[in-house]
Parts: sequence; structure tokens; C-alpha cells
Amino acid sequence: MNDREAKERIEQLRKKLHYHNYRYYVLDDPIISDSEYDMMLKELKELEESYPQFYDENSPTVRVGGAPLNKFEKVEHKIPMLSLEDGFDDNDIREFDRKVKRFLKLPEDKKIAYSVEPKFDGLSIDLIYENGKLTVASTRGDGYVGENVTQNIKTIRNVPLVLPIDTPPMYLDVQGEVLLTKEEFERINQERLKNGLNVFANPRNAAAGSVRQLDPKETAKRNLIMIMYYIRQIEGYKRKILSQHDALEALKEMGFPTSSLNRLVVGIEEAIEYKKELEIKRETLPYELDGIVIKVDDFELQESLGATTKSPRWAIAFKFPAQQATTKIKDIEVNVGRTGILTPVAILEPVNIGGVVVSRASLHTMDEIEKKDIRIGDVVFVQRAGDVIPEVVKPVKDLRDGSEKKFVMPEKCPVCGSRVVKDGAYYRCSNINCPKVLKESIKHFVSRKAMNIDGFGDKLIEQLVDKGIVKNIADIYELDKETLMGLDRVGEKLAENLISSIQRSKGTTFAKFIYALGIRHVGEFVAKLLAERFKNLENLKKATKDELLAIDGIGEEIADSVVSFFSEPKNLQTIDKLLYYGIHFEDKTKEHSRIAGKSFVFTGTLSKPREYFKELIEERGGIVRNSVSKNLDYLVVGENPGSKLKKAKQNGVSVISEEELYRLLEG
Ligand SMILES: NC(=O)c1ccc[n+]([C@@H]2O[C@H](COP(=O)([O-])OP(=O)(O)OC[C@H]3O[C@@H](n4cnc5c(N)ncnc54)[C@H](O)[C@@H]3O)[C@@H](O)[C@H]2O)c1
Ligand SMILES: [Zn+2]
Repeated sequence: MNDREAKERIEQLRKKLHYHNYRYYVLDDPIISDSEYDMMLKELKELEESYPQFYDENSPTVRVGGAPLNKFEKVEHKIPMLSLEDGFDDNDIREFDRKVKRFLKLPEDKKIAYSVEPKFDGLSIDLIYENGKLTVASTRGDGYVGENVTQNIKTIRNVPLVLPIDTPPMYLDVQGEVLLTKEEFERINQERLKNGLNVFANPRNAAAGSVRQLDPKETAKRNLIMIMYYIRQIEGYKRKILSQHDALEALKEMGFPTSSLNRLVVGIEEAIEYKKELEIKRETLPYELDGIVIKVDDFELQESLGATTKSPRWAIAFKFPAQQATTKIKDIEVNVGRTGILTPVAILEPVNIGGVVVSRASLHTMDEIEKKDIRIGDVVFVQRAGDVIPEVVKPVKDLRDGSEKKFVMPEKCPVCGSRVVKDGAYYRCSNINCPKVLKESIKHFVSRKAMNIDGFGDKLIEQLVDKGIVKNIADIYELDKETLMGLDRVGEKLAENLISSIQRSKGTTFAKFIYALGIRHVGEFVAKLLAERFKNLENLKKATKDELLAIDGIGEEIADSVVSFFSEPKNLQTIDKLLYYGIHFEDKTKEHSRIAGKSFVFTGTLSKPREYFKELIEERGGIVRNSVSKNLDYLVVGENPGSKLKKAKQNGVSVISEEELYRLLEG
């Protein structure tokens, strides 16, 4: 790079950074992520170091923050409010430690005491107390002149208006951070969406926007909190304060909220260790941290080190990996979820977020896309935090060029081509055999209250669907022993058990069958209503919305769902197939009056879980009890029976085996 090129790049970067500072500090509405900003600033810093002839006292590398807003009264800071030097990896931090020692002419192996503290991601605020009373609260502004936000800060509940101590200092200048909890940030954004306003990109911007409101009543509505970390000046206090960790103690003593995560460590390695700990803890904290701050603890050493125009030499911020980036949405695809819900997914221009390349992000619901007005081609903020899948936070509307396109939910399922139906805030595939939906449908179909087919665990279902053995819930009735034994972890005994469960499930009730189909909004109870009203499948298939609505207990949502289900040809085919395989309905209670009203107790190990037999007995009007009494009708005995067997014999109760139970059930 020659001088001219360097000068051009430097000027270009300065111009960009000035603009981003304005968006961030003045408007609280950035259009690039912090890490992108940090990268530009780093590039500028390096260029300015290599080309000192282009020094500019107004460069973003030597200046703090942004100019105060005119809408607020200005406050001059007697002591400038500076920024912090940044470090991003262990080596940056070790280099800081070495520099400190070089500057102080201390031996290289000297271990310095550091106050290590969480770095809260909020808005820096300066508070002045005179004789224990809060007189002025101001923002940092450009470091020299800030905004008077006293009335707004007074609405924050944990800011003491009067210090709760007998002998407050005569004069006190303290600094802290105003924050929003993650939860409150979510609430505010949801409220803004409802009111058609743009959402904040992160809690920091939301906190800043909340403090810099003209109307303190608006600030009061946001549940802001304040955490103090710095005594800038103190006069006339009962004791001397000699170090940063002592200052944190003094703040607590004077009634200020401080962090319980602050710690005093010796040597830089312990500081690095502390950062690793907090990085893990970060997810579980109620508010956002963007790193830790490492401060030389001893005030005398701090004084010797002094400051540059932008930041003190005795402290460094050790930043956590970024959680946000901005990138472009190339396209929006639809993902069919396990419940058949279609989730729009943004296909992104790959972007590195905190060391991980992200190329897809969730857009949640159509409703959210519409409210946030997210379009294909938009530059968006993408967030990736912890284990949560990356999500699109908001579009940067100011960067639109008119080529962006609105997303339309497809009318057909991208997996199977069936009709997509709207269901409240969601869109779903109407086909119960959609591969994605299939697994969930099978789980439901075989469940106790549905077809009660025992032995179909998640692993088995996964295999059956993934290997293409079951393409439709009806295929369950085509399974044979050999096929089942060909699956992982299925031996001969289990295969036999599965087959017998499948066979036995064919005789069911109409209500259970309706429930087993997994029609949206049709639970056990509604299935019974439908069975009672329509008696058979032919009637139910033809049911009109009005007929359905006429049933007590069935509303609009259910009626629509039933009509929609039976108008889907694929669903009708599945039903025909099930009937073909021998599914039939019995009015079990009446037909099997042999066990109606009879009581049963189990003992020992049966071939299937007790719940399975319980279901069979109960659907035929029998009762399952836990303990043996004189009035008990049957004790069902499996392998290794317990003391119940003896008691049953003493009481003259009929003792039967599993096979005998089946014979009873079958009438
Ligand atoms: N996205 C954008 O367009 C954009 C623009 C400008 C700045 N920024 C971001 O803002 C940050 C720079 O802002 P900055 O100058 O306020 O510096 P900073 O946020 O990196 O660090 C200084 C600030 O840390 C805060 N802090 C929190 N806990 C603290 C503690 N325990 N002790 C001391 N201070 C503590 C104080 O408010 C202090 O002013 C960077 O992260 C940068 O990416 C982003
Ligand atoms: Zn589908």
C-alpha cells in the first residue's frame, strides 16, 4: 500500500466509523454488528500506527462515543469518561499485562493484582451525589460532554436517590451501567412489534434508547436496572479507598448495587481463567455480558499508568466471542417441522459469528416476518447464542435498494406437495404422511389412548421411517417378523411381541380410531363426540362444517380442521388402507360384557407393560386396581409374582395368566 492508498483507506474508514458511531451512540440504532465495527476500528488503528503522518485528533481511534443529543441539557464531565481498550484472545490479554509491567518498570515475572469484573453490556452513566443526595445523572456522550438524564435515571428502582448511610461523602462521582434483563428486552421488543415499531437489535441498544427518552414516564415503563463499578471521585468520606476492589466494597457499603461476580485475582493467568468461567456462566445470567474488564487493582499503580485520550492504560476489556453479525438474506426456504408446521428459514450469505460460520437462520413464523417486515435481499442482524439455533433479529431497512422481495408462504408442502393450511399463527402441511410429519404421526397412532400398539419406541419409529419401511401409518400393518428383526436392537422376542401388539390393535373403537388419525385439535374427548354423532366413517367423511358446529363442544377451529382433514385425498387413501388391513370397530363395552365392571390386579412381570393391559381392560369396561382385596375378581400373574399372589389365594380371588386374560378380553 502506498501513501496515497493508505490515506484514502484511512479517510474512508474514518468516515464510515463516524457514521456508525452516530447510528450507535446518538440514534441507538446501529446498522452493523459490534464485531464488524470492531474489525473496522482495528484496521484503522493499524493503519494509523503504520502511517502516523495522517494523524487526526478527531479520528474514531482517539475519540470516545458520540456527540450528546441537543434535546438534552448538556453536562460537562469534570473528569473525562473514557472507553476501554479491547482484547479478543488470551494473547492480547497477556500482551496487556506485559505492557503494564514495562510501563511501570516492574520485573517480567511480577504478578500484578487485578480486579476482574463482568463487562455489562449497557449504557454508561455517571452519577453525582452531594451530601448523599443524587444531584446529576448524565450519559458519557463524547467523554467530555454528556446528556443530563437525571429525571430518567431517577425512575430506575435500584438507584439510590439518597444514600442510606449516616455519614455520606460530601462529594461523590460514581459510574455504572444501566441494563435491561434479557427478559425485559424481549418484552419491550414484542410490545414494539405490536405497535408497528422497529425492534432493538440487542439489550444494550434498548437500554440506551430507554434512558434517552424525553419523557421520564417512558423510561419508567422499561424495567431498567443499574450496576455500579467505579468511584471516579470521592471527598469527605469516613475512610480512604486505596484500590479498585476496595472501591467496589465502598460502593456496596454506601448502598449501591454492585455485581456479586466481581473478584480480586493475582497474575494475568487467573484473570484469563475468570473470563473462561464467566463465558460459561453467561448464558444463565439474567442480563447480557459482552466480556470481562481487567483492572490493575492498586490505585497508586493506576495513577502511574494514566490514560490515553481514549482509554485508561490500567484496564482492558476482554471481549467474549461475538453473538451477532449482519449479513444478507439470499433466499427464504420453508422447513417442515416435526409437527408438520412450516417454518420459514433464511438462507444467508455465510457469515462468521463468534468463530462459527452461519448460513441459515430461523425466521420463526410468517407473522413475525410480516411484523418485522423482513424481505429476501435484506441485510439483517443475525444472532447466535449458546445452543439456540441462529435467528434473524431484524432487518436493516436503511440499507434497502428497492430490489428486496417479500416472502410468500408456499401453497404446497415443499416435502410432499400437499396443500398447506393456515392454523392460527402457523402454516402446516395437511398430509399426515409427510415424511417429517410421519414420525410424529406414528408416535401418536401407536400411543396407548390411540391404537395402543406396544413396543414402538422412538428409536424403532426412526428406523422404520428412515429406512423407508413405513411410508404411511397403514404400513405398520404390513410389518412382519423378519423385517422387524432386520432392525437395530430388535431380537426375536421383541419382534414377536411387536407383531402380536399390532395384530391385537386391529379391533378398536371408532372413537380411538378417530383419535389415532391425529387430526389437528381432535383430542380424545372430541374424538368421542365425533364417534357418537357420526357412528361410522362414511358419515364422518361427509360431515359438513355446519353439522360439526352443531355438536356441543366443537367450535370453528375443530370443525375447520376436521373438514380439511377429510378433504385431503392422501388421508382418505390411508384410511382405506387401514380398513383393508383389517381394522374394525367394536363396541367393546357391550360386546364384552364378560369383563364389564370386573376388577383386575397385576403381579409379576408380564410380556408387555401393565399400562398396555390396563388400556385393554378399561376400554371393555373393566377396572384396574392396585391392591388385592376380598372383592377383587381377577389377579393377573406374570413371572416372579410378589406377595399379592399369596394374598389373592387366601381371599379366594381367581388367579389367571396373561393368556387367560387375553381369552377373557376376546370374549
Ligand atoms: N455496531 C456499531 O455500529 C457500533 C458503533 C459504535 C460502537 N459500537 C460498539 O460499542 C463498543 C465500544 O463502545 P465503548 O467505547 O463504550 O467501549 P466498550 O463498551 O467496549 O467499553 C467501555 C464501556 O464498558 C462499560 N463497562 C461495563 N462494565 C464495566 C466495568 N465493570 N468496568 C468498567 N466499564 C464497564 C462502560 O460503559 C464503559 O464505558 C464496542 O463493542 C463497539 O463494537 C458499535
Ligand atoms: Zn408435506
